[in-house]
Amino acid sequence: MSHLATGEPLSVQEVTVSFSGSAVLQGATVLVPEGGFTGIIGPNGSGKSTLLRSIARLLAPDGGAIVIGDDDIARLPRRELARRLALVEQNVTTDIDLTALQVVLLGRIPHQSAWQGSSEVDRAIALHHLEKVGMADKADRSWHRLSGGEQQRVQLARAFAQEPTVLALDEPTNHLDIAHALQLLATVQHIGLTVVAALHDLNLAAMFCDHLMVLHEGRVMSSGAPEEVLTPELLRAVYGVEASVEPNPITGRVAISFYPPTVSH
Ligand SMILES: Nc1ncnc2c1ncn2[C@@H]1O[C@H](COP(=O)(O)OP(=O)(O)OP(=O)(O)O)[C@@H](O)[C@H]1O
Repeated sequence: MSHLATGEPLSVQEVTVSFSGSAVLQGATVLVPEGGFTGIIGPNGSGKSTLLRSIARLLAPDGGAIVIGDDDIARLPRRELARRLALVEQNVTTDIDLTALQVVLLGRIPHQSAWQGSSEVDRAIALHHLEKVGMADKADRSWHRLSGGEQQRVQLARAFAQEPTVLALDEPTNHLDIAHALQLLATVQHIGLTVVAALHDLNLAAMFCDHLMVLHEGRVMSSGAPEEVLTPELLRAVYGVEASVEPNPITGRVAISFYPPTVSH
């Protein structure tokens, strides 16, 4: 059976991205150490998906560099990049009618030669990862007939099957119930890969990430350990919300309680 590869450090250096002349990311810098789990947080439209898409080279930044290990990804052959980095995007759609297992097998393509197709080993690896996300019993179910949360878990299995060193996840828990969300984040926390994930749930980010990066209007507002970053002042400045932040006595991680906004009638 396959082993997941170990992580490689990921370095995002002064990355700038513009669309139609307006800057969406301005000099974003972050270092995710080998095996680290960094959460990217920030309001809607702050640039989280743009950063992840740049890391996966789906977008070419106007400036800056993204380095995996010692290699600038701009210079890596696409196939090699796909063996080192897997991205799980939000709301993946496909027109082709594939089963859950066939979707996971897509993750094996960077490891296959053009004429080879999927081998028995690829199938075993794909089934192993479907099992890991609790979806083995739906291996033969059509992708289109899976629920949003089931599709999200199959996409994660596809990314695991790719056996990357860096895993980039865009809102990996947005369709998941709380049990599956906790399970997914605990799995990626302990997997040994370098993980960078955009997360909206700040309490989940605080519980699982060892490092957070806060984006606000395309700039990095703050970065560091969750207890350094998630202060009432930052939450007010970035999200415009009132909250108190206390360490949870059981997890030792910071936990945020939000207060309802004042609504004028
Ligand atoms: N292809 C594009 N063309 C033009 N503008 C874009 C494009 N992609 C993103 N944007 C804009 O860039 C900004 C950042 O978008 P991005 O999707 O990175 O934000 P986000 O932080 O992931 O948001 P959300 O939390 O809502 O998912 C937004 O204002 C968005 O409208």
